[in-house]
Amino acid sequence: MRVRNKKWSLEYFLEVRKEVLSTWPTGDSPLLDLDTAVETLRAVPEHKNFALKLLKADKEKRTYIQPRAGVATLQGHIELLKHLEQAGADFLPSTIDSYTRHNRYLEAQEGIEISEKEQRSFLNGFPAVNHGVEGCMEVLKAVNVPLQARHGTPDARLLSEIIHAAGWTSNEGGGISYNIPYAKNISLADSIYYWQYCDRLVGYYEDHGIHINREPFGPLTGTLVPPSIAITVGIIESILAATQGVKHISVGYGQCGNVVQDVAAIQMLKELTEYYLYTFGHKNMHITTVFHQWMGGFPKDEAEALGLISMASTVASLSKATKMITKTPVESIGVPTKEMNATGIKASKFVVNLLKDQAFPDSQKLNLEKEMIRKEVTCLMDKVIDLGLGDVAIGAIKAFEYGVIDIPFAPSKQTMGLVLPARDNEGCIRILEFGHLGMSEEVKNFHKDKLKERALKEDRALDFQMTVDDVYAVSEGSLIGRKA
Ligand SMILES: CCC[C@H]1O[C@@H](n2cnc3c(N)ncnc32)[C@H](O)[C@@H]1O
Repeated sequence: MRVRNKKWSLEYFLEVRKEVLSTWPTGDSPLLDLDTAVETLRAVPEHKNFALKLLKADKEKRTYIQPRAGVATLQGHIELLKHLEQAGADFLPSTIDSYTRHNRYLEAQEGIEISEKEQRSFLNGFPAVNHGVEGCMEVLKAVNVPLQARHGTPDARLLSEIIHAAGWTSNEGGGISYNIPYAKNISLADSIYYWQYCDRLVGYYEDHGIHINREPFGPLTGTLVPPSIAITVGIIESILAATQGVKHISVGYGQCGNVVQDVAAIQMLKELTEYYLYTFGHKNMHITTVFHQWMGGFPKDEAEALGLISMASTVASLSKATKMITKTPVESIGVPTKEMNATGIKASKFVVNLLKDQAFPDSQKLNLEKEMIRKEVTCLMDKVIDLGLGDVAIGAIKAFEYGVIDIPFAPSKQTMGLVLPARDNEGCIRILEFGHLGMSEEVKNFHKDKLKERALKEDRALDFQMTVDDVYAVSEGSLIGRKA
């Protein structure tokens, strides 16, 4: 598949759409007629439009709260979301199940049936394609806040059609961020192509005056991902989305743990995304940020997990992230009950409310981390632009092929997996092994020096054991996996 970072013509989009809607019976609904879908979306009240509520949050300089949540049956899912709204969620998800994420709608259907029969969820999320536009409309009608589809779907074309036609005004994902961390061996050319379709659909709605939010999945593998790599992927996906007509983008970031580095990352995420969008000719874009509470291993103990959730809420709020994705006290166990999910929301909201009038102060350390992120992102983006001769779709595909961009701990064969992160003496994520990562010698030396400081202090070798120790550290109650 040859992809380019070029806006799809409406004719081409409508041609492909016929095939997309034919892939499952629920794609045949009259509610998917585009004029009808535009009217459905136009009828969504402002307080239930994701993009507009994010603008409000941005203006108030407050961090709004959103959980993850999804179960198999329509009634169960509605009951769940109403409970979480009651608990204080400012935005609601529907976390989509794994079968749907891999377009295995037959198994999803079986999952719904057994869940109905046994009265408990046999799926790890909400199978929106099987429930169809009508079912997704019922979910939106049952709640009073905006709804977003959260998933991990390389080919989300039919899923995106159905949730938007139902009035859901946000969709998470992207051609890189919903491929590399989620699939074994799907080509980036394919997944970028699929997500160009999803973004072109949003572009169609924007052309008809409907504002829809798109959110690249910031955390990626959620395991010690160096901030500059995560930010670069978010920028690439934002450019690809904007080319297709997307105007409202929330770029995401997974908490790494050192407070200064995390605040620096959130601030640079917005600044650099806006900068690169502007240089690629996309003016009047609405860019907001999303802070994901710790995405790595969680402590088993519920009180300790709540401590981690509260610490993450502190950092998110002080960083002035527009939105924060919450975790629950049973993160280490699995899909939470509605009660446990509500606990995570309440603890998070309580902290954010206490801190809403404060911001993290400027400092030399903060500025150093911001400048390092700027330098690193500039290195990577320069390589992507060069490799693609200005086309970031082509450039991204080549960058991954050559390992110039590389995401640690990914299941996908489409990334080299040579990059190894480890924490420095203050817990900042640094790069131990660069592989073919497109960084300058200056950047490489900075990371090496920082890691040497820690190795010296712990009298240990600069090796893979550092990485392993850091992967487990947080779940065992410390940020840095210090040598015993
Ligand atoms: C980014 C995906 C990983 C995170 O997504 C949570 N997650 C997955 N599926 C559900 C679900 N059905 N309900 C509530 N949370 C869910 C996991 O716990 C983890 O934190």
